[in-house]
Amino acid sequence: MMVIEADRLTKRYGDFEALHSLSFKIEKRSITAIVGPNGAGKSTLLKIIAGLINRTSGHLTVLGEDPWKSQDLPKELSVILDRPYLPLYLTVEDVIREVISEFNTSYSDVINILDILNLSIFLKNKVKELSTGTRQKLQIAFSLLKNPEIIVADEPTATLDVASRFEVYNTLLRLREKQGVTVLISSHIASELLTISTHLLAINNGIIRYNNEISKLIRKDLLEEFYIVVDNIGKALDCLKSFKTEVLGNQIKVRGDIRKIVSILTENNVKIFYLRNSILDKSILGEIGWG
Ligand SMILES: Nc1ncnc2c1ncn2[C@@H]1O[C@H](COP(=O)(O)OP(=O)(O)OP(=O)(O)O)[C@@H](O)[C@H]1O
Repeated sequence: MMVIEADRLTKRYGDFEALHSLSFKIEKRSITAIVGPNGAGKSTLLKIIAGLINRTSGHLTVLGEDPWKSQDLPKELSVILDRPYLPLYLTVEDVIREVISEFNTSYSDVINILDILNLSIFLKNKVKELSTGTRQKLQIAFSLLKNPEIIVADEPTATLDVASRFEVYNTLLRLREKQGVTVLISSHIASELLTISTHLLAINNGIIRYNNEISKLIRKDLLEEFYIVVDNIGKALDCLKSFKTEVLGNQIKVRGDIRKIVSILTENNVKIFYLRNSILDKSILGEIGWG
């Protein structure tokens, strides 16, 4: 079943055409990575899907409705933007009280989601005392409370460290598995996003360069080879004994399920400064005309 259908979707800002006649479909329960360099049109596309701005021409339906005109769609769709918008001088607990009345949810539901994202420890803190990453996770937690059918996330992990980024990815995966949520998530870093995505929609200069299942584009073994930089190489190698590892300068090359690898290192208090699969980024993005 398709939840989003776009046909010759075009967006112009004045004389500048940011999206050129895009046609695509998004399947229910898919996680679509929307990747492309800065200025490719990712935010424009996601804002149109979320009903925040209107298209110039073409057709678009989201859950069968026109997102620009629909009154009901905002209930089914959660939007996560790259920067959190939260009241700075309230405590997290106060924000939760507001959220409960807004979303008609219960305190325990909120706490459940905060627990998943390791946010419960901040209940008594004012928002202004939290790091940007923590604020962003809080915004994500709140946006999940209305049990959305679709999550539209525009670079939601841009301000987060590696461990927090993976907490967000794992939460999105869980929501998809348990509640059948459909996710569209953009990033200009492709490799880690591809490890949780079912589909890739790559755009450059407002044109779709690739739109298909990840499995049709990338060999599975390529998704299992990552380079990481950590604060303590010895401890990291110790924790990752059951994985194939190789030390290359200040990087560790590791093979395996990257989500497991990140969670083992995080549990053992190894800080990950950098994580990338540059081969994947280069070869895939080269193929789609970027990089
Ligand atoms: N409100 C606007 N008015 C005029 N031009 C705009 C506006 N918003 C975006 N653009 C232009 O449209 C193009 C696509 O921008 P968009 O923000 O959608 O790209 P993006 O892929 O999300 O990039 P980034 O990763 O930098 O956010 C860019 O050339 C941008 O300058």
